[in-house]
Amino acid sequence: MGTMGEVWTNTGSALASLVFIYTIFERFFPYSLREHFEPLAQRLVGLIYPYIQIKFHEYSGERFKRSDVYDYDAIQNYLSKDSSSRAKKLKANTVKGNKSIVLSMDDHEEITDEFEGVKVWWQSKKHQSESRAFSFYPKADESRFYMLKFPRRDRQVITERYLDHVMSEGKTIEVKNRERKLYSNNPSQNWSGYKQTKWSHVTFEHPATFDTLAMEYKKKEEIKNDLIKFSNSKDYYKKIGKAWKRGYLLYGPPGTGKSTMIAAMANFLEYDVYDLELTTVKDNTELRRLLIETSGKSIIVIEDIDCSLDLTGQRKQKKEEEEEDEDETSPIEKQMKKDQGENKGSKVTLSGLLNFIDGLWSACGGERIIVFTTNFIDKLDPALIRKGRMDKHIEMSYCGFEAFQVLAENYLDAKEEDDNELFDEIKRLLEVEEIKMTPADVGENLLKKSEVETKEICLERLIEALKEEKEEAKRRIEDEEKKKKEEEETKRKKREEKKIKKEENGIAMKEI
Ligand SMILES: Nc1ncnc2c1ncn2[C@@H]1O[C@H](COP(=O)(O)OP(=O)(O)OP(=O)(O)O)[C@@H](O)[C@H]1O
Ligand SMILES: [Mg+2]
Repeated sequence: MGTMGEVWTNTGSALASLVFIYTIFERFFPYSLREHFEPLAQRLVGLIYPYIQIKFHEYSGERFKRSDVYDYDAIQNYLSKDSSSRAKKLKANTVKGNKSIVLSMDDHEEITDEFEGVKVWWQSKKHQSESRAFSFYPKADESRFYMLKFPRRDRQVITERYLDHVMSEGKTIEVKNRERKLYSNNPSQNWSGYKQTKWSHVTFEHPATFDTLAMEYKKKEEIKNDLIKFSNSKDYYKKIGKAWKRGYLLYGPPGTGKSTMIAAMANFLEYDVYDLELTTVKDNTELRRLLIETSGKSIIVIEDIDCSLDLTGQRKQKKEEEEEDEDETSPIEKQMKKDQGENKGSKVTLSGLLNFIDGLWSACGGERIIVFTTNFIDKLDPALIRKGRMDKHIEMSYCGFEAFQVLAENYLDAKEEDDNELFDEIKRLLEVEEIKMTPADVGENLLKKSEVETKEICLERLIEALKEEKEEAKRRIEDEEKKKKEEEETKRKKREEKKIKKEENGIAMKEI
């Protein structure tokens, strides 16, 4: 068998002959007879040249608009997968949004691929325009394209399945290579005009992973499995008629790793993160418009959902409290409360938020995860967190011994077998004494403060801090009880005063 170069040359001359024959045919054959001969001619062509060629241009009709029906970049990524081992000449290029350099085959290089037993040939080509006119656009006269050649008899396999396979594989590679982004929503006054964007973004580079996350091993594995199952279940979700979305509610005290967990999830799944600040969203319509602009393979996050909105029925309660102890609040506290109220210009309502989530569940394609975080799960409306909206509730809690072990290994390379006594003491304090310390505080104590600090010093510091925390907790409980008693006492006094006043007023009225 000749080389591929020879095959292309032969193909070229065969094509030239065909064009010649076809021109003669068009000129001299009566029109009425042509339609009878055309199928025959097609078959003849098929016999002489049993291949089909398809071109995939880098740019579609419009100048500098990338072709996106069959995405050139996706083909490039697909072919880069193993072209580096097969093509002789490679070129390095950065594809828009990719974090690493992509090696692809150089111009006029050719590689073969096989799909369902069909062999196909890909060539990277460059078309140079004849025009020598001056152009403002660098290399505007140069257009690149990929040429796919395959046997005519396998047309169906290629057009119906192979091309889809190339696109989806290419896009998967693109997602893996791309730089991930952290989006935050812009206030709506910035939505109009030049450069109108609803979301601004920076590169997402948070280093948290499930390995660095301090949590019980079993719980962590469960979450990881849940995420893996979700991201692989496109067909399953389709089969059961559910949109490919999942909601997580992370709840727990401050500093227990809720935000860190979101970063770990995003890094684990390689998703983008949309951090939605609800207080700057004016109303429900704006909320929906923001949603429409999010892309697939993303995590939409609403942090501190209980503080973002009055979704909790707290307001009424708060007002009552305010009225009761109006005199006791300091001017600063009053001002803070007032400011908070003013900043809460958002008119997003609970039902708006529910629609946002449900709309999200049904309207948009592509996998999405929505995560709410809160410090107070009890304050949230049950409708907001029911299964189906927030499918998985994850409690982020105070540091247990297993979580401590993760931190000790990450921060100090300290393991139980090496530092047995110190670990035992910490275990006793956490499990027997049940001292509550957040992973954030444990981490802070374990952090080496200078080069000379050994891991033993850090572990001992943590033991001291835990003991102090125990004392502190005791004091807090005592103070709280004292405060409670005092409050009850003042309330009782107030009630008595009111009662006396009423009685006095009653007597006065009677006298009148
Ligand atoms: N479970 C954890 N594993 C590892 N690091 C943690 C964990 N929890 C807290 N940290 C550390 O403490 C810091 C604060 O944690 P994070 O911001 O995730 O807490 P949070 O639960 O989101 O708090 P808040 O409710 O105040 O938003 C992080 O920078 C992280 O380094
Ligand atoms: Mg947080």
